[in-house]
Amino acid sequence: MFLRNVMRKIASQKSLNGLAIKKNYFGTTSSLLDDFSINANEKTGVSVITMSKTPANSLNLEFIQELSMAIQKLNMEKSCRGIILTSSLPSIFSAGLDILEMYQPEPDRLEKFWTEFQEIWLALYSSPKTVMSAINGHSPAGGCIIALATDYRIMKPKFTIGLNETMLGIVAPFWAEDSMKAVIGQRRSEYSLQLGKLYTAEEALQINLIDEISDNPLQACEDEMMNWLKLPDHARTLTKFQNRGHIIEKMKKGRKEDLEKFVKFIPREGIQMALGTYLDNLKSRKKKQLKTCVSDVELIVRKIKYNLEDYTKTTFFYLGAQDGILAENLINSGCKKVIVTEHKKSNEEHLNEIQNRFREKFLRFTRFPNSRIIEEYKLDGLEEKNWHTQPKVAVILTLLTNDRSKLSLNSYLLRKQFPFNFGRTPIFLLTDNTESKVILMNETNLQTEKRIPSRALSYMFLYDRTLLAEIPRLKPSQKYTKLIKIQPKSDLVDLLYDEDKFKEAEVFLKHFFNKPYERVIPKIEKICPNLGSELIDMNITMLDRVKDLDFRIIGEIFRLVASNDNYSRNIIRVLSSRHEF
Ligand SMILES: CCCCCCCCCCC/C=C/C(=O)SCCNC(=O)CCNC(=O)[C@H](O)C(C)(C)COP(=O)(O)OP(=O)(O)OC[C@H]1O[C@@H](n2cnc3c(N)ncnc32)[C@H](O)[C@@H]1OP(=O)(O)O
Repeated sequence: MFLRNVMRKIASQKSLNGLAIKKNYFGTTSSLLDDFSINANEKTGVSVITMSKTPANSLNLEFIQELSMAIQKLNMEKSCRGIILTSSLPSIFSAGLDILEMYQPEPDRLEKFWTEFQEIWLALYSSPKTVMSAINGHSPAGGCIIALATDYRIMKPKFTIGLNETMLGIVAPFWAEDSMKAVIGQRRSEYSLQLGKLYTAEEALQINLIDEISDNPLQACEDEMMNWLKLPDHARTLTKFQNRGHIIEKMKKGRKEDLEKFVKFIPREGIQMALGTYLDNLKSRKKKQLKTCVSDVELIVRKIKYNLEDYTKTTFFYLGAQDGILAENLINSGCKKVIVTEHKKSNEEHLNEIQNRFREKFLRFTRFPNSRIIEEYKLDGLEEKNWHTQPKVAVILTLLTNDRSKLSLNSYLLRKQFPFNFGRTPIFLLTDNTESKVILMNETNLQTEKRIPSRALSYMFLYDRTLLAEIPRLKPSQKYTKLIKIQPKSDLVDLLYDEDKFKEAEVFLKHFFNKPYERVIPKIEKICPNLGSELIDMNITMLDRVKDLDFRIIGEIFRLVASNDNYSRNIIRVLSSRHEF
């Protein structure tokens, strides 16, 4: 019966084929959120899905939805014979489910979240294609569930994998458990699950949780895939379903009940406490690592003070050569590009040293424009055109103070304080204001709102599409209008101050996405002539005034004007396809 359904499904997929997949299936495509890309090889029929959601490829609702849709499409694509899942992050395949989806959840979203997770698992586990995971980093819990749903697993040495749910006080779903049993056997599975075991790749190989170890799992998967593809697809697929059919059927039957359990179980007080503690531990590990940054940030304050003008004009972080450690920290924290500034020749030696140190990490390494560019580096796996679209670049809040002793950096607390989803984005506070005693976070106590004087000045550089997208969610309140004051810097902000222009823009923006791109550009330029060269420094205090105006649109317009290129066109295409625009 099950096999008959499968055959019927394959047949119907074939007929859907032309509709479901874009004509230009081959080549590289990116997800709407830029959280993963798919590279489809016409010759081999193999599609590589590379997850790139910084900082940890943790699976939140949107990420799962998009990924799931992509997999379902590939499942239906006739010319696709194999799928390889991998990650572009240096040390994480996937950190599993995004814990924040389960911690203090909204009921509706929680339900959707789990439904989508079930869906992606089904899409992978019952995929008619040969599916492999190139596990090039840690792969706990949900990451392991995803890997277990594939047909073959190759992992990089030293990293860890396993179903460690019990460590978080939660329970792996029965279908994940079933897939684990099918791979490593009942006894080993029971033991691993109860103890929430995370195995190193070497240990995982011994218990067959993975199939191979390789320093280059992607290449190894591509090689292994060729062996699998030598066999006729229909025979291999039917054999796969013969093996997995009972698990898939059981999952489908129990799916509703599983969802009901999940939405009841997760909000329980005890579970929430356990998740909260786990999250805190996760974050406090990071807090320790960040400590070195604090002194480094202090180091550059002076420089910034003299260089503020240039500083505000860049979307990237300018450092002196002597700030190599900070640069390193920035990079390690997910900053995608660091421009190293250098004025003194005497530091040449030091600069060379840093350059050597970064040689492996960078392809682009630029000196401040006042000096010559010594060499160009680019971060591994990151193309220049993608820099500004990468979800996590550094966020820099500049609070002016002379009182350096009060300067402190605590990105974790800051993130808690601000309702932005900064993820792993490092946030730097640079102070230069005599009033600053009251301004800055003391690391243990962030009751800052009461103590921050309203005249505290901060520059907030929003050069991150993700952040821009978060702004509408920021509920304007006294709290934030007092906390952040941003000097109007760009024509765009001037525009927001100007009642008439503002109205014009508003009307225009409302119709924006119905108009062809070419007709839109001159119009924007008319409204905001020099927008292209400016940073989008927005005055958050204006939020309540502009509540009807979607800041995402402004952000995207800014980008559009700033870089009149294919990327911008793409943004417009993506935005236009969304209902809210
Ligand atoms: C009858 C009962 C029925 C009940 C039904 C209940 C069913 C529930 C079943 C759920 C099944 C699946 C669950 C999960 O997947 S839960 C998630 C489990 N994941 C983990 O435990 C991994 C946690 N992360 C780590 O251990 C490390 O991050 C990792 C080893 C992966 C990498 O370490 P590294 O040092 O390289 O990176 P950081 O720790 O600094 O992490 C970078 C930032 O990313 C944040 N992070 C990491 N993992 C997650 C995550 N899973 N969710 C959200 N955020 C995550 C981390 O905090 C860092 O953030 P900051 O930079 O802001 O500090």
